[in-house]
Amino acid sequence: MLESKVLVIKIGSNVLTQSNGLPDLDRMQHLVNQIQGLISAGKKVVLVSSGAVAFGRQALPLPEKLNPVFKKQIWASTGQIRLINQYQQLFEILNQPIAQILVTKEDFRDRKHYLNMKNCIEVLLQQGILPILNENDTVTITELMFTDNDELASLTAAMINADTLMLLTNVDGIFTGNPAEPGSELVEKVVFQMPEVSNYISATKSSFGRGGMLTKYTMAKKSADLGIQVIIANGKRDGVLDQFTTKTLRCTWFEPQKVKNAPKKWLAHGAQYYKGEVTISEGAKNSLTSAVIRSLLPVGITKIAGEFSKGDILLICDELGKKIGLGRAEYSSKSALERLGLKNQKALIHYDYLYLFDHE
Ligand SMILES: Nc1ncnc2c1ncn2[C@@H]1O[C@H](COP(=O)(O)OP(=O)(O)O)[C@@H](O)[C@H]1O
Ligand SMILES: N[C@@H](CCC(=O)OP(=O)(O)O)C(=O)O
Repeated sequence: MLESKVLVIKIGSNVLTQSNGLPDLDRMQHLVNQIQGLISAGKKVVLVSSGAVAFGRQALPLPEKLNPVFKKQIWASTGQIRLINQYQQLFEILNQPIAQILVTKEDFRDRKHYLNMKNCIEVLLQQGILPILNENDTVTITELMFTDNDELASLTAAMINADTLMLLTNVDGIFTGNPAEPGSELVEKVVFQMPEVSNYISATKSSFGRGGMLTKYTMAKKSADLGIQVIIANGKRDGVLDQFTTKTLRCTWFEPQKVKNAPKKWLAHGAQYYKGEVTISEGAKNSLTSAVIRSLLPVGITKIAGEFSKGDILLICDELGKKIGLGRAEYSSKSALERLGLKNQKALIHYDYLYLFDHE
């Protein structure tokens, strides 16, 4: 494990709930004390906490036959108040101010929202305030949803340039089989190019979780590829964060790769967030993928689809439809269409804002 200065800690619903579904306030207090310990030691911490639906469900029984989407909206909107109030009470005793930030996937797609959110979190951290994030569950239904808060935590870690992402769940990490079965062993370290790990993971989820271990793995892998060390650990374990500090924690650790620059980190997560699609010629493709760093010029673009504005994410494809990478638009789709195929025009995507997928 590496030293950490800026951490995103994600706490799963099941960590904050007992097996009977009631909020586990002792566990919450224990984690709050340890988070405070990290902050006192000079670390910057952003907390991503699930639990709104679990806290709401317990406090407010609803008719069995009520539409599940409505149920989720009611439990999330009522439970979030309970969840954040509980954090407020626990942190207040320690003199630690907190802030609540509720976000949607849309906020990561739109460059302006993204920067507003990033600036807000940074200024909160500068002022010694702990940001507590959760998904704004009342407005995010079906395709607007994050897969789960592991995705939100991973996006947040990339956004704020965190060096560490810690995903706290109800098992010690990724096991070689069902963690409940004897014979399953903990995978202590995941290094680059270790595809077999995903094969161990079954679709089982904890009773109150949403995404399961597979999203945790996918998000952890993505973050590690961006240069962030990732730890999947057991939030139910006493002293979990203290053991992280003393490097004695039993967990799955993802080795970070070489650090990428901030705009590229934003783009690397953009696969689902692009607003337009550009098709490029074979020549442009060879130029972009060569060892020399190049921007994407209109002369190499053969087709533009979708409506986008300056700052939006674009998907780049070759003429066979193969996805090559992502980039940030320097101007709108209207201007881009006017310059399509023309020489001596300003680049549509500057190389600082170009992220190419790894192709074998
Ligand atoms: N190979 C595996 N190793 C560890 N956990 C696994 C594995 N396969 C499935 N799981 C399940 O994933 C669960 C954690 O995911 P999830 O329920 O989404 O947690 P959270 O609510 O913390 O996000 C574990 O409780 C475990 O049952
Ligand atoms: N936003 C939801 C959490 C959804 C979610 O991702 O849960 P989990 O898989 O337990 O991290 C809530 O607060 O209930």
